[in-house]
Amino acid sequence: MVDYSVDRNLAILGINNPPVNALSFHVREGLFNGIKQANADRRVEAIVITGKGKTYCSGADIREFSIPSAGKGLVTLGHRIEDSDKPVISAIHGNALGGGLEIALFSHYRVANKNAKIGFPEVLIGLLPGAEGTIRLPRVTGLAFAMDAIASGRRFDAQEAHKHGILDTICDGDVLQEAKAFSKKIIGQPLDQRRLSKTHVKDAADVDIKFEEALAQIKRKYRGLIAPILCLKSVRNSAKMSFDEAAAEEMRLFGELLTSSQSIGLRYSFFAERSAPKWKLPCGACADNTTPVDVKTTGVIGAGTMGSGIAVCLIRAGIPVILVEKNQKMLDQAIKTISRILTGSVKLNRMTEKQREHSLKLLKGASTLDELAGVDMVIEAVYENLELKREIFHQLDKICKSSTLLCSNTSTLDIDNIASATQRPDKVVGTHFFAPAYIMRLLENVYGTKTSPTTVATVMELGKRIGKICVLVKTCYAFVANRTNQPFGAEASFMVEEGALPQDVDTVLENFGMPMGPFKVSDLSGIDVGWRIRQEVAKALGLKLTLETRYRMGERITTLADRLYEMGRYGIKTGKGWYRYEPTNPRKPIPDPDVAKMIQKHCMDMGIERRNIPAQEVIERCLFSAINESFRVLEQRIAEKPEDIDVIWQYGFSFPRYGGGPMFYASQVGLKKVFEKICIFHEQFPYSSHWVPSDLLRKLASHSTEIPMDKWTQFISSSKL
Ligand SMILES: CC/C=C/CC(=O)SCCNC(=O)CCNC(=O)[C@H](O)C(C)(C)COP(=O)(O)OP(=O)(O)OC[C@H]1O[C@@H](n2cnc3c(N)ncnc32)[C@H](O)[C@@H]1OP(=O)(O)O
Repeated sequence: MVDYSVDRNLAILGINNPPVNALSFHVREGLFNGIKQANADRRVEAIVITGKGKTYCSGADIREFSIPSAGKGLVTLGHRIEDSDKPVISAIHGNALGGGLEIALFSHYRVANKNAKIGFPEVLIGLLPGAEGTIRLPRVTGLAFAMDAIASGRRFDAQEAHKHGILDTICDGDVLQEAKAFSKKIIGQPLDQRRLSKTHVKDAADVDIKFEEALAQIKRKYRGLIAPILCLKSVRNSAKMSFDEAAAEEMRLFGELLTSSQSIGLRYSFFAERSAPKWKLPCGACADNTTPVDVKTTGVIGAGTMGSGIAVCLIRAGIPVILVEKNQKMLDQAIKTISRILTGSVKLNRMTEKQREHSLKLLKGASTLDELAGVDMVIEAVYENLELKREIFHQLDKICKSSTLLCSNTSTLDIDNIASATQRPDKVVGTHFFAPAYIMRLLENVYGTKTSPTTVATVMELGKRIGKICVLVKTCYAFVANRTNQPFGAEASFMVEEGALPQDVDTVLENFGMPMGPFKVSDLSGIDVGWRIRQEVAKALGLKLTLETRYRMGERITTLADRLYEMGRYGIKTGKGWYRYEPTNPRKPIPDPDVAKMIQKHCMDMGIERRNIPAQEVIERCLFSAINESFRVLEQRIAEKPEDIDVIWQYGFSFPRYGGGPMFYASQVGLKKVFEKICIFHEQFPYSSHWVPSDLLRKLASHSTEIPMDKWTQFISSSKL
């Protein structure tokens, strides 16, 4: 794990733990022994720590945080490095992150390649740099930089690191050669002033002012997160306490964070996000054994909000788009909107003016499908109507070259049904973007019974190219995202009918960690949108909708949203929805007594007795109903693994990352407790089929010990329990 070699008067310790050279137990052991060996080796005058392969070192092995600690700790290793009688130079290329940067700060000198990335990302997994990083960095850079870098977790480049004194020198080429040349200048120099534990924080005098400023900022930016606050406190300690006292306190704070539910959730999320692109189909095809087709040109059908947003994603990634819209006025408007979105990106420094111009050149408007004959992939984004989509796919099948992939941005409709309108069902797939498509990171790719592995590989790869987090799911009504979110929203509305007000439900869920409650989201996305979908569904089922009903086809429903629609309250766009909005601050929701009156009248008319709904009930009914549906989705293999569902909730519905997602939340509450509560709700609300307990959940909950998440799917076909 650490290669030891001697080159003339230098000992080279090469960390060799692919893919990211994480500081596992064996790496720590190897470095410790290497320093010892080099100090005992009479030929050696200086020691270089370097990384084999693509990177120096990306920090502690995160998986080891969840198992009992073994062997030498990072601090013990670090002290061995700092105490070395022979100078230690860290030669950095690729990444020096977290514990990797700490190793570099224990070293006496640091040289780096100009493309290296440096940082303390621990806060992103709910931790602080616990091997004296918060005590050493301020001694090098001063307090302001250290507070910002450690509490934000941002990665910065070698130039910035050099400017703040972290690096002694930067080179263009091979960093090991640079370290060798550098060693000639420093061999024989006294080491004490290079040992950071012997130095002081230079700008310690105004530490409290800097701390308060930084604290106010992070409380605004990272609402509800503990780690950024403890990061700041530990940096403050570096200026107020002796080195040893501050280091001891850092270790205590690190221990507190390590066992915190937020860090456990964030560490889970780190790996869940990385597992999502590793897709697998029932036929055995998977990401590792399937080659995607190269997509060079695309077409997008429909220049509404979704179509325009999808076009932005594609051209921003350098992929040409023909945007087809038969309504010329809408097409002109969409092209203006796309241009405005890209100008916004330039203003936010997310792209240069030159990149904006280049992207816009990749966009071409067209009024007929015929223009799509030669493209490699088409994404249809017309409104949600099965017959319309089938007709478009039927035409595309005749117009497009035989290799063109045909994708639908449907959020609910059966991919098999759409595919059956073509002669190429193997090349038909769902690509469900989330609004606004150019901002939301989730792409829910949906395969049908006949979708080929190559088609799947191609949409997963395309998603990655355009910067999305892709999750693959199997077709069914509403797929995973909308299907598991539906009971969450329904329960929120039922509770308003039973006694809560929209703002009560929103506040509870926001305190839980959702950035916006469901009623604020509904005002943002438009109450008319939901109304139109309900009308479409009713039309398709031949139903006559009325406001004076509580049940439809044996299912409990609520018509509160339809009443708002009838009042012309469509949400933010009309200045009124579940909340009201002042023209001076049109985004700020204000609770509206008129809505409360409407709800009370509705309840009186329907004979519903209102009651107080406790916060715990709001959380349980919203989340447990979503969890129950998620287990069904898993049981039916619509989602391949629980992590996929959680990633969908994080990136599609902004579920707090530290909460993991509904499946992780269930695992933390305990499946027995979740199941029991679901059974109680099922008894209490027999007309809501989302409370019928999932068989998979029943099996898992009846096991004598809690089954870990990675074993859940093994119980799907098991009849043992
Ligand atoms: C008391 C001591 C305290 C120490 C604190 C720490 O050091 S905490 C750890 C700090 N470091 C990090 O948080 C870095 C996390 N990793 C990353 O940000 C990225 O992985 C990367 C290093 C920037 C590389 O990104 P890239 O996109 O190139 O690759 P992946 O992210 O896909 O990762 C490749 C595989 O490596 C696994 N992995 C990455 N980092 C770690 C890690 N620190 N520990 C364990 N495993 C890690 C990652 O899961 C991928 O593996 P898969 O099998 O594909 O999932």
